[in-house]
Amino acid sequence: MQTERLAQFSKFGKKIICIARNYLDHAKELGNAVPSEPVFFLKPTTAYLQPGAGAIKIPPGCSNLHFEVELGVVIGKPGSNIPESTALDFVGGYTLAIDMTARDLQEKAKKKGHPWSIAKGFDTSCPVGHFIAKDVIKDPSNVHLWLRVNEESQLRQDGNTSDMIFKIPTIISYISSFMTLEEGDLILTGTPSGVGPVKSGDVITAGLAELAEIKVPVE
Ligand SMILES: O=C(O)/C=C/C(=O)CC(=O)C(=O)O
Ligand SMILES: [Mg+2]
Repeated sequence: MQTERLAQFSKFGKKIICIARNYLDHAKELGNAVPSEPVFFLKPTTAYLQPGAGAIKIPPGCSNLHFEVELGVVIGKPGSNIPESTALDFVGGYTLAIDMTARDLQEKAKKKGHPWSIAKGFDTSCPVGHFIAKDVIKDPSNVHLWLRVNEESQLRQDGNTSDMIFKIPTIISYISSFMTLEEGDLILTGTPSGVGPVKSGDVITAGLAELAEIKVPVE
């Protein structure tokens, strides 16, 4: 895969696959059971908000919009039924992502047993950073993830991928046993604890250690 194609993963990728409840403290803060196997859902690629491409738009009917900072894994080559032992060979690189969530719409959907598509998949619900080449992150299972709102001195999210319940090889292997992974697909690997609301006029700054930082306003 050409580096320049990977660098534009969002133009070529067909799927954004998101892992849910992958950090113990986050599952607990939302009162969810700890999953015994990975739980995932999809966002459409129209959810992407590229770096510097504008603001997060609050979807209609939402009055509790949450941020969730996450490590994104960009798939570098197609595969299905990928064994855990070779799963990392399918990683093309990484990115920083925020899984914006209309928490009130999600709660409403959960109560009715409906899918989370609106709560998780609205336009601008997936702000991302630039592509990070695979060799820049030597150990993706030990990366600092952080998020700040406005100029607050206290970070709202301050986690590490070492706390993931299901690690990247398990996630790739599990997803690919159901759906073929394609070049440029993006997997969001779940969020650590500290998720919370933002309102119109706030600015979210999020980072992956010192490797990536994005600043996104909320419209
Ligand atoms: O189960 C819930 O109430 C909420 C789950 C999420 O929003 C899951 C995630 O997107 C995540 O854990 O990152
Ligand atoms: Mg999430």
